[in-house]
Amino acid sequence: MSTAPVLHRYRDGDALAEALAVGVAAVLAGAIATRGTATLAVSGGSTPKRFFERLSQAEIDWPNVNVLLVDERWVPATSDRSNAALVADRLLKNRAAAAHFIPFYLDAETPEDAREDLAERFRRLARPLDAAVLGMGTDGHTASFFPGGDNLDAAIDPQTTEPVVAMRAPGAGEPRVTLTLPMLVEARLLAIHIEGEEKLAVYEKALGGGPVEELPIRAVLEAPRKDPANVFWCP
Ligand SMILES: O=C(O)[C@H](O)[C@@H](O)[C@H](O)[C@H](O)COP(=O)(O)O
Repeated sequence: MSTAPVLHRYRDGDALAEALAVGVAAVLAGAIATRGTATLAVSGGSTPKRFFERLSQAEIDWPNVNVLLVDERWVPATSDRSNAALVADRLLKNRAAAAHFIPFYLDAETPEDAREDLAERFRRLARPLDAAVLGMGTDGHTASFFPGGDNLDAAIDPQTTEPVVAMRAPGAGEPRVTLTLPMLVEARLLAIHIEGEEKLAVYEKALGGGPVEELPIRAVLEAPRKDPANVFWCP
């Protein structure tokens, strides 16, 4: 099993977005050609906007693509903190408007109130995901695997059969829900999209080893995989 991630460096955000979108689109097209459908999990936050814009124009069979988030803040889609709103605005347009989006947020006070419904919704997904694109915070979180997260152990348990867990953490803002580690690291294409020198330094520190609780992205970087994860970086 090859596990060390491969780092791809790009001159700027546009070049990175182009390369990542071309790579993801090829994987989705391949999945549709061989299995009839494709499933893509993407991250929220500020980094993926250019990638989303570029991917939305890809000439693939979008009606056969399922799109979901790797994590969500527990806010309705009307909130400007909603990752679903970001995806609707930046990705599910142009050709990608025809994709099928599977949201996390349900009209419930807390993610715990929605636990059964969420588990059912995400258990129905075909596994493994065809592509998962992760981001990373400068605190070393990815998806909602936050340092100090109240459910971090459950979320990064390599043996968990739960597809989704709730998460609260000091650096997370509102409560969140996240796909669990196995869902992410078993993806056929696993990409990590980071921009800027500060995130590169955090990534390199994470790669150097140490407690997963300190930099939870280590759980992803250290997970055994047949094909290595791909890190897409630009200054
Ligand atoms: O909901 C979210 O915020 C994310 O999915 C999260 O895990 C994100 O990928 C990182 O926080 C990086 O965020 P930035 O791109 O904003 O730095």
